[in-house]
Amino acid sequence: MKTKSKIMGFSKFFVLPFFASIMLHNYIVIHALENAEIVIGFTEDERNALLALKDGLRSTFLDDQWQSFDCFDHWYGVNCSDNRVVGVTLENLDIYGEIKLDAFFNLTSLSVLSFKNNSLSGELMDFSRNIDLTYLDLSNNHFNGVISPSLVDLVLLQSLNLQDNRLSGAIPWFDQSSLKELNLSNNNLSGPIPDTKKLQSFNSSSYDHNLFLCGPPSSTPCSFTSPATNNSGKPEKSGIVVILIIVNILGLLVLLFLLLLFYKKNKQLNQKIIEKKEKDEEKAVEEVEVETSSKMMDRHENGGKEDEGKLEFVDGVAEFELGDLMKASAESLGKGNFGNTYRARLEDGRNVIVKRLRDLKPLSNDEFMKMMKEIAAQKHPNLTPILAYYFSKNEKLLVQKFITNGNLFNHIHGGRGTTDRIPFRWSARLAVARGVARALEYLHMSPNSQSQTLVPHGNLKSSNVLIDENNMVLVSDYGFTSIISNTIAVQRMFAFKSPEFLTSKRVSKKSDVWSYGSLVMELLTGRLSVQSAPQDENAVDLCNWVHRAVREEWTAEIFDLEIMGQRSATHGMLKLLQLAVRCCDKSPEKRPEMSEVVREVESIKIPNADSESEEDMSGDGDRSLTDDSMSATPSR
Ligand SMILES: Nc1ncnc2c1ncn2[C@@H]1O[C@H](COP(=O)(O)OP(=O)(O)OP(=O)(O)O)[C@@H](O)[C@H]1O
Repeated sequence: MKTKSKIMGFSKFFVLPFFASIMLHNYIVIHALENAEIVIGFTEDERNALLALKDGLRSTFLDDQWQSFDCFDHWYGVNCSDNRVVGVTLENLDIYGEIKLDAFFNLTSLSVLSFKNNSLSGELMDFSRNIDLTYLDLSNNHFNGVISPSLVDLVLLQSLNLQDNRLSGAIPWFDQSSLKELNLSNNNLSGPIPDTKKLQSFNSSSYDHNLFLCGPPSSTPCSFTSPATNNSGKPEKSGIVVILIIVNILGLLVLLFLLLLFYKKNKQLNQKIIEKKEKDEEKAVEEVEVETSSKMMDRHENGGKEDEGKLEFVDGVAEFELGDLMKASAESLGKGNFGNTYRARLEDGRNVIVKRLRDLKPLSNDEFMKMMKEIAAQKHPNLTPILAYYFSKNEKLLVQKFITNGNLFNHIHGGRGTTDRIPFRWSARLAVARGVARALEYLHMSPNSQSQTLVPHGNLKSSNVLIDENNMVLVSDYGFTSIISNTIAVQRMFAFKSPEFLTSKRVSKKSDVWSYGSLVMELLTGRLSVQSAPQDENAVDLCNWVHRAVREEWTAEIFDLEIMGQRSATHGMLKLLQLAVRCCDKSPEKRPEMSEVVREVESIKIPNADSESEEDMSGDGDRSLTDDSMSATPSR
């Protein structure tokens, strides 16, 4: 009896709403297409629009499928009715690329549009001409920018799913009564949730995991009273009405006051524009100004309630409060595999990195704190310092030192083929190979590593190697194998792509050695690696590639042209290549230990800066390497 009532309770709260939401979802899609008595063909404008859409998407699948003149003859995912396109459903296809803002202008009968679970990027499209749209699902892609204000005017829209993207800015004033399903969670949206009947009618899960979103129905209260800039302009309209009334009542005196206020705001706006320009130049992704919830700060400062955590500082000295972080202006640096990463600028001008951790193992507060303490206790000049961490029911944060000079991925690949490219010389690459080797050696040898919970690093890749203002090389995201859920680790961490994991389902320190070999190959070849750019179609499994390259004697094609011209470095490059080949060995036992790697990489002489700048950096490359010189056998 007891068990039965438990099950009843469970189904009441979880199973029934789950099925109800699936049924609602299906109902909306079926209803949207119910009049679609399918016939062959579509207008020429629509066909051209679909072909233009296909051109922007990098998908060989669509290239094959979308060719003929008839809508139903191989146009995968396209539904037509009465010679008009009424539905485009391209889900789970791993499609990349951007969709133009006006891509759907000519599809004016479109009712259902879904691109869910792909890798599309760029800004959301303009749907102002798609007045029949009832179902829109762009979830789980990489869309950025604001939510298109054109969606507010779609009075037939019933279902809107934009979750799991990188959308920023305020939520537009949706209030159409047709809307039955809404999910905006897991984005970078900010500001108060607009006070419309419709938006307030959804529960907080529609808005979850938007760090800077506040106000009901979310659980984060807003402290600021002035409405955030929005896309529909509604607050501005009511603001104008209010201002007009005040002007009428108070006359010239108030007008002068408003002018003064306007002058001040304008000045602030100009300041913001200048700041934004500077940020764009630094290739910042976006910036969101936020203010804190004073209530949250108060609660935190007063010791907090039960479910509110405490910011734990690694060195025991609280350098700032959680409230300071919440108050800071935050710039999103990207959506990593384990959560979003922000650069937060504290009021005193200091920058710190805040990682919102997701997909963790089901750890209790104590377990998380213990794990993080162990991870953070690993200190080495080549490891990015962890400053603090935080655990609450709904939020797990990792605060790291901000490393100013970017990541290795950008140093190797950034600005290629443009005048902005800053050459990444051999000496700098060798310094990276040394720094990373030392960091891994430390992680593998430190007393903490004996517990076996913290090793391997598991996710060594070029975006996790940072370079500071003194050109010091710092490895970050160490220890994640101990806190990230196993299923997610297997899917997303690079060590789990190693040959041994594929055969024996186990990773070890030697899997890090294999990752190191691949990273060194990225340094030497300048090629995109699946390690760091897994979804890029030009990315290569460099460990496999190097074995083929050496076997098939592609002697002249291995090294990055940018360093080929540095003739005095040829010997060092070959030594490093031989080391990388050994690290990439399919059999873990044949790979060297990291301490051996450190010894070998340190024996390679770093050229001095003067001789390096004298050498030919023109990029012609020295193609005089002989086949013998490329032998993978170590030359010691
Ligand atoms: N401490 C830091 N200082 C400066 N930049 C950082 C720091 N930590 C991360 N970054 C940068 O922020 C961006 C996002 O990092 P994040 O770790 O979330 O994702 P990732 O490295 O791309 O992937 P993954 O989640 O698999 O590690 C990357 O460009 C990374 O180089």
